[in-house]
Amino acid sequence: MNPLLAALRGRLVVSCQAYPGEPMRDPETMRRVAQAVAIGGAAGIRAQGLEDLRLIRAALDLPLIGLWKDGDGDVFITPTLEHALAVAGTGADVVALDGTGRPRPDRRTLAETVRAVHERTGRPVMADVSTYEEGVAAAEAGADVVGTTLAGYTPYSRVGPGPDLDLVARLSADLPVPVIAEGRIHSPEQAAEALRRGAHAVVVGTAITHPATITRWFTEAVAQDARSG
Ligand SMILES: CC(=O)N[C@H](C=O)[C@@H](O)[C@H](O)[C@H](O)COP(=O)(O)O
Repeated sequence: MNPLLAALRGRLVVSCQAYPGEPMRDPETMRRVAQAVAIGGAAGIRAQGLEDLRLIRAALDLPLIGLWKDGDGDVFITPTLEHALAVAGTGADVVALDGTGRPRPDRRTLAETVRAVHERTGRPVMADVSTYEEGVAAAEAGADVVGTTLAGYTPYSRVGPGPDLDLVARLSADLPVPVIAEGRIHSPEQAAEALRRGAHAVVVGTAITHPATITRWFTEAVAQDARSG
């Protein structure tokens, strides 16, 4: 296994992302968020966007999983080889990309994309998938690590309120590559459970780095309580 991926075994990676139009959608702000989660003990950072990645790379030595969300199609996480090469160019250690079987905007297959990233950058590839079958196919396509990132985010994958830990367990048991649990992990207990279910590492984003959503959890609970009281 790639030594950098090996170093993440049993550890927490924190995803530091803000969304278009939000007040925190600012590379300098995300750099500071990444520095803050490093103080809390994050073993790695996952981040989005070329400038965010450059600033975080310059500020922190932690393993950095990079992606570039772009376009308005179904495939939006590092959708093309050009996006993947640009992510690698920021100094990110791992290139995360859409690992589903859906057509990519540049018409390359996942296997072609992974091979080109390996040949041209030497960086490992994290394939973000939504189903068991996609995880198996992504490992066969050469992905170095598979993430459950897109479970519940494709029209054909399971949608539940919480993380798909059954998917994490099945992929972790069957794949020859490490599996990262990612997506809707909202509590320390769920993060620990994902590791117990076999995940190599766990990525948490929203519950740590997205104050608008965290605040909404609280405001809704308070409103609910006020209604029932
Ligand atoms: C589906 C999609 O676009 N996921 C993105 C992938 O990078 C991010 O928006 C998520 O925040 C990240 O996966 C972490 O997940 P959560 O925020 O649920 O802990």
